[in-house]
Amino acid sequence: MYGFPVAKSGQVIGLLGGSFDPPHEGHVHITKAALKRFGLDHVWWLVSPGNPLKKNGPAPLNERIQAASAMMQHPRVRVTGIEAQLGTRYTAQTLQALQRRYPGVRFVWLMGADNLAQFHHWQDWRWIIDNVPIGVIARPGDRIAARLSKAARMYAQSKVPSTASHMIGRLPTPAWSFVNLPMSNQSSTAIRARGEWK
Ligand SMILES: Nc1ncnc2c1ncn2[C@@H]1O[C@H](COP(=O)(O)OP(=O)(O)OP(=O)(O)O)[C@@H](O)[C@H]1O
Ligand SMILES: O=C(O)c1ccc[n+]([C@@H]2O[C@H](COP(=O)([O-])O)[C@@H](O)[C@H]2O)c1
Repeated sequence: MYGFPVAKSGQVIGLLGGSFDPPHEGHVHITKAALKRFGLDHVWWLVSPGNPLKKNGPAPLNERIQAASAMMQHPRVRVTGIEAQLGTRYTAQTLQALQRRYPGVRFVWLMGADNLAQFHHWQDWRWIIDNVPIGVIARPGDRIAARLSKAARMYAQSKVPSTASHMIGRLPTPAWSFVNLPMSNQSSTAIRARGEWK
């Protein structure tokens, strides 16, 4: 349905993985901010076949990709179903596969503060932070939990100040940065609870 995006050696590509069940303006807002604040050439949305930590399955992948493509229209952003194409489910596997497939491309993993708070539960999370720069974006209600999280504490020495966040893709790993933006309180859970999605 969707081919693999093209990327040139030396480019810095941000990856925003998510269920996008449904996609919302918060995703658009953080993507545009990430392009600027993390010095990215492009962002790829990785619409996930299903979050390994969530019990309930999301809406069908093609419906989420369609909704995401309609919502995220920007010349430097691509909506993809790469994880389904690669057959990967865990982020560490996806990143390893992408690094093999795109030698010379620098990937930056993007996530909201809620995911930094949970990050130490992810499969091979230390491999991820040791090998891929991470850009974290503030989210209402999650900034403190993120700052106090196991990953933030263990990797405190590798934190790049937000004034240098635009360099993150070019720094040696481990490197992660937390940026504060005007925050969006949009969430897929709230949209589903209002009955505005499948
Ligand atoms: N309003 C927001 N502010 C900052 N980050 C966000 C926001 N909404 C989503 N994100 C981030 O975008 C990524 C994908 O999010 P996801 O598709 O899970 O949406 P969600 O709104 O968090 O969904 P759910 O409510 O079902 O958990 C995650 O890293 C998440 O932290
Ligand atoms: O790899 C893992 O163990 C892992 C655990 C939880 C979440 N993730 C990824 O984090 C991204 C955000 O997930 P979600 O469900 O909050 O949209 C998405 O790309 C998931 O695949 C990955």
